[in-house]
Amino acid sequence: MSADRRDAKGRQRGAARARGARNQSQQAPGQRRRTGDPARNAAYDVLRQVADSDAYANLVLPPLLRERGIVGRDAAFATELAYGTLRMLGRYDAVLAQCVDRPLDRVDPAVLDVLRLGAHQVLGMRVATHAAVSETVAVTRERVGAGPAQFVNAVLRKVSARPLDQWLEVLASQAPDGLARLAVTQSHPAWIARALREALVASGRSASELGDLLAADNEAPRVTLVARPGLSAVADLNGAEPGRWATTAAVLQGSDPGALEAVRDGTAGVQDEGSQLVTLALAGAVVDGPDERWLDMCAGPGGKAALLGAIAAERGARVVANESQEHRTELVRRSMKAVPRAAVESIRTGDGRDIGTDEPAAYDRVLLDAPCTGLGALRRRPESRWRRTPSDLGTLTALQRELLDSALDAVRPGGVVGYVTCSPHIAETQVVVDDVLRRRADVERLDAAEAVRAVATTEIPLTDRTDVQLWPHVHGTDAMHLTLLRRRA
Ligand SMILES: C[S@@+](CC[C@H](N)C(=O)[O-])C[C@H]1O[C@@H](n2cnc3c(N)ncnc32)[C@H](O)[C@@H]1O
Repeated sequence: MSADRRDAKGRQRGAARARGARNQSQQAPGQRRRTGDPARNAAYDVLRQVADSDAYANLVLPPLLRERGIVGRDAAFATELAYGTLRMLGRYDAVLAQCVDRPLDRVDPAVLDVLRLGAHQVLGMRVATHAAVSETVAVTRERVGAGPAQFVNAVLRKVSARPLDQWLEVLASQAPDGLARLAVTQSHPAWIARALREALVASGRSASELGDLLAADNEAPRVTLVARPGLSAVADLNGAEPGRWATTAAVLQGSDPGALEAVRDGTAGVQDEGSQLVTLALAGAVVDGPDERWLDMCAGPGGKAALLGAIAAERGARVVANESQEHRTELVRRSMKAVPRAAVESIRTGDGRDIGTDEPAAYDRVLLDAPCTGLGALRRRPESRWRRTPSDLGTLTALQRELLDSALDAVRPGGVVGYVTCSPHIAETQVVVDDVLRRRADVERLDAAEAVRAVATTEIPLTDRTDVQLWPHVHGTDAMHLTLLRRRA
């Protein structure tokens, strides 16, 4: 979260003065702008679209900033305001509930969103209180109407009466138990906090790490790049530093990967380092016999398919990239555009569940990066923790089982399947794998931890299990899971 002190327009104070900007908060109230500033209006519009249209903030905000010509520090301010507010919504709602004289579900949703934006400026961004309040009131007037402006002003004054640490003490003192305390103060739904605690323990770690994990989910991740082997090199990615674990990974210092030619031409891409590690580990696992034909069963949008394709090109293998949704197959095509043609057998649309029957024992390596709840990538998708429900698990885990069975049928005896999720929820990881293996005598587990260690550039902390669970608070990656399985020869 930004630690800069910012002025009313969200610019760093010194920088604003240097540009000669007028400080709105120094004007007499009657002269104050009655309209919101562009950055705050943009953040407000994102929150409304997320609430009303089930939009994804990280898909809505960038084009909105472009259309409105919001750039530089104002764009950074709008981004932190929108994403930070969405991530910390649970915490802010708990604070607001103490400051509003009725249940929050009886507050107009548009007004509640402005209050959340105000709370994030005051408690999460260290914007000066008078600026945060008056500018948020201006957004209210412009976007919601003059009526609620006074209400917003009064509530935000109450919010700003205590600093964040005092509010957290209040919230913690009201929580019924330790789990609820961490959930509310670290802004996670209780069911997700519980599932993450269970996953930590099941993966061989301690439940006491939960606070660190939830805090890591609340940090905006830095942009990680992949230098696709044989196509580009980490050293050529100007302005990026080598990653922590994967030979292919680089961490961008700025925030605009599109400024790099290698990213534009597809020889490099944006990809979490955990995604790179599990892909490299699958590519490095030992197969018995030929190693020529690889399948990425659920490839969209194509990050792992492009990495696999680049490795396949170096080894004389070729990849089939399959995806069930046509528009996502198109994303795979774009992502793989720099992969040499000889290494790409096809990029196609189809149901992965059919491949095991339609093409039995046809592949030497299969990546099944299964559709999942994404609970391992909460830091990347600001609103997703509030949108997911436990009922999503039933449908997804049934699909994951069917896809894993199909992947195991599609790989030839002696070949290897990598089962990957960007969720650590054990219902999607260990339980799926255990269930499928219980029914099949033709599959053995490989040591995925060993495979990850073999591709890591430095000693990587993993627990004493054969499957691998990465964690944001330990590895700085998304919470990716990898199980490696071999079809018995
Ligand atoms: C976790 S994402 C894969 C991410 C991808 N491997 C990457 O690195 O860019 C899962 C993908 O599976 C696709 N999918 C869902 N059901 C599928 C099915 N039955 N067959 C094939 N793909 C499916 C989704 O559309 C989604 O694009």
